[in-house]
Amino acid sequence: MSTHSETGTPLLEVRGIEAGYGASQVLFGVSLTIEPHQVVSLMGRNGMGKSTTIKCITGALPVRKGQILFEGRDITNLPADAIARLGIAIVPEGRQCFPNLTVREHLVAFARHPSRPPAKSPAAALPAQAAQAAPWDLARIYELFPRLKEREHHMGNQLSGGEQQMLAIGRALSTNPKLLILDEATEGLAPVIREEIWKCLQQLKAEGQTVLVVDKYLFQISKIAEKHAIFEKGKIIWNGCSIQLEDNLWHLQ
Ligand SMILES: Nc1ncnc2c1ncn2[C@@H]1O[C@H](COP(=O)(O)OP(=O)(O)OP(=O)(O)O)[C@@H](O)[C@H]1O
Repeated sequence: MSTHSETGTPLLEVRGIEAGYGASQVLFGVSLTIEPHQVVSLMGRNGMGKSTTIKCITGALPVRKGQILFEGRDITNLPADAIARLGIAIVPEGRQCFPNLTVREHLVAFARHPSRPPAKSPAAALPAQAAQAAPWDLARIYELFPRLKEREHHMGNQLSGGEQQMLAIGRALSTNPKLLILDEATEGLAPVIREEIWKCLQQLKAEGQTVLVVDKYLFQISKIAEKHAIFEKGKIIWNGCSIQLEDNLWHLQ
């Protein structure tokens, strides 16, 4: 059977979406394409529409106009649980770990086997490691974040902010998503923990995981993501690759 990377279908296509809250319109025709195995970042100041776009993709907020396709299939306004089952997992802003579940319970309660083996792309398109990436099970998640193994029996509310973020990422990975979305990946974390999260993103990228990430640290994220979209007032005003972004960073500070 051919995979999407072989057929050239983008993993995610957001086509001119509009959305808002009550009477206030927030998105004004946002379009975005993510190819399989790409790491893409959304950038822009607070309140510009990044989280709102993510909410539309994950089914948490209705799309008023436009379309969202996942693996070529129209998922616009499907219920959030149906979208999650198709293979989109989110690490939400604020982590949202459950105070009364242990670390281990978080990582097994939502676990799902991959719906099909990891996509095999032409060798040149992927790092060598990626083709053999094993499914995310408890052992692999503990290998990625040894600290979660140490805290295995701690409750969600006994964890530091950094541990909660690791847990939120681990929980999302336990569903073996085709697309992993991180909203505010390193917000409010200590510098050493931020580094750990970026290292984790590098590893996921090396394994061929497709990622959409929001992070304020432009310089670091330009080293991880290969494609970037900058939001302003509910629109994408610029998009390009990391080299183009670095050339333009002084505009964005
Ligand atoms: N639940 C809500 N109800 C009403 N307005 C909202 C809601 N959530 C966000 N907004 C408004 O929508 C606009 C876009 O917010 P959004 O959260 O998408 O921005 P953002 O680019 O992700 O920035 P941030 O880093 O602040 O989350 C802002 O004006 C915000 O105040």
